[in-house]
Amino acid sequence: MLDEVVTWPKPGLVDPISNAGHTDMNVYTFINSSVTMMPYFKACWNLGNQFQESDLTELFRQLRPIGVTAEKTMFAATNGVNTHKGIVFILGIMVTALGYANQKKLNTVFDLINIEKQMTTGLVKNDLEKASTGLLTAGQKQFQQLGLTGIRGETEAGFPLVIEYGLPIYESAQLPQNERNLIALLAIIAHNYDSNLIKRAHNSDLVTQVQTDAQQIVTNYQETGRLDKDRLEKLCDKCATHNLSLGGSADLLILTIFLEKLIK
Ligand SMILES: CC(C)(COP(=O)(O)OP(=O)(O)OC[C@H]1O[C@@H](n2cnc3c(N)ncnc32)[C@H](O[C@H]2O[C@H](COP(=O)(O)OP(=O)(O)OP(=O)(O)O)[C@@H](O)[C@H]2O)[C@@H]1O)[C@@H](O)C(=O)NCCC(=O)NCCS
Ligand SMILES: Nc1ncnc2[nH]cnc12
Repeated sequence: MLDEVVTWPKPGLVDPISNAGHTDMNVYTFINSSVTMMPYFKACWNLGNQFQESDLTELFRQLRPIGVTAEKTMFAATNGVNTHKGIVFILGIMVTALGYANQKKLNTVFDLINIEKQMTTGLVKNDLEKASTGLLTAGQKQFQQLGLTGIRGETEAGFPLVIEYGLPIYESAQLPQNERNLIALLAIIAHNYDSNLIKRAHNSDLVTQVQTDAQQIVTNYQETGRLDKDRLEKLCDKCATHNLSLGGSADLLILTIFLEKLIK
């Protein structure tokens, strides 16, 4: 989480130099939020490591109240600002899966994703199809209006954006660490229907533009081995001009970094 927030310059995301149009958070908000999470991750790992039943959806059911408490702790650390709601969810699941994998002596990314998929089977159906009216979140509204499944769909499908785009380019990139993080982030942005982006863009043209701009930088990197900083600055400017946020993609970069640290 700290690796992600210090990466610079990120489009639509807080870094140490710029708040990228976010008026309620800066790099310190993210540091405060990140450092509250260790007890939560320990609890997740213990839950997975001690779980004895065979139905892994039950493991996810037991995790959820622990995640709700961690979300409250995050909001208390940031004076009510949403820094890491997505990653509390994603890493909570993955660290629980890691505890379970440890117990079963399983140790590949494939195993971990397999466990995580079993834990979250039915998530879209249970969480999104059942959400009715009333006060809906951005993810719930986008499911009802556009059929997008957001963070829940990505999780239930085994994080294809990370496995197919983020992690391969991150693992192979021969770049300094900061640029390596950036190229993985851009590879994710190029394909992600990030509910934060969609919420703030208000029109699908802008969403497509951001994805296309990110893909052009990735393609250029694949052809030249270099990260085109001018194009990246232009994408950062575009996101700032339109007040766009790419919080979901940031979370998937965090998962990419997490998985790579496990492989190493
Ligand atoms: C399943 C939950 C995550 C709840 O989801 P919910 O329905 O409450 O919210 P969503 O709108 O669906 O989005 C949740 C966050 O997920 C991240 N995200 C979005 N799209 C994707 C995607 N395609 N892939 C992966 N991740 C995605 C994103 O989180 C990040 O962005 C946040 C910062 O964004 P920002 O724009 O600055 O701030 P906002 O708060 O949106 O406000 P404005 O400034 O625009 O006004 C930050 O959180 C990042 O982490 C989405 O925000 C889960 O929370 C849940 O199930 N909750 C219930 C309780 C529970 O069970 N908890 C945990 C159990 S382990
Ligand atoms: N650096 C960042 N800026 C804004 N939202 C985020 N969510 C996760 N990381 C973020």
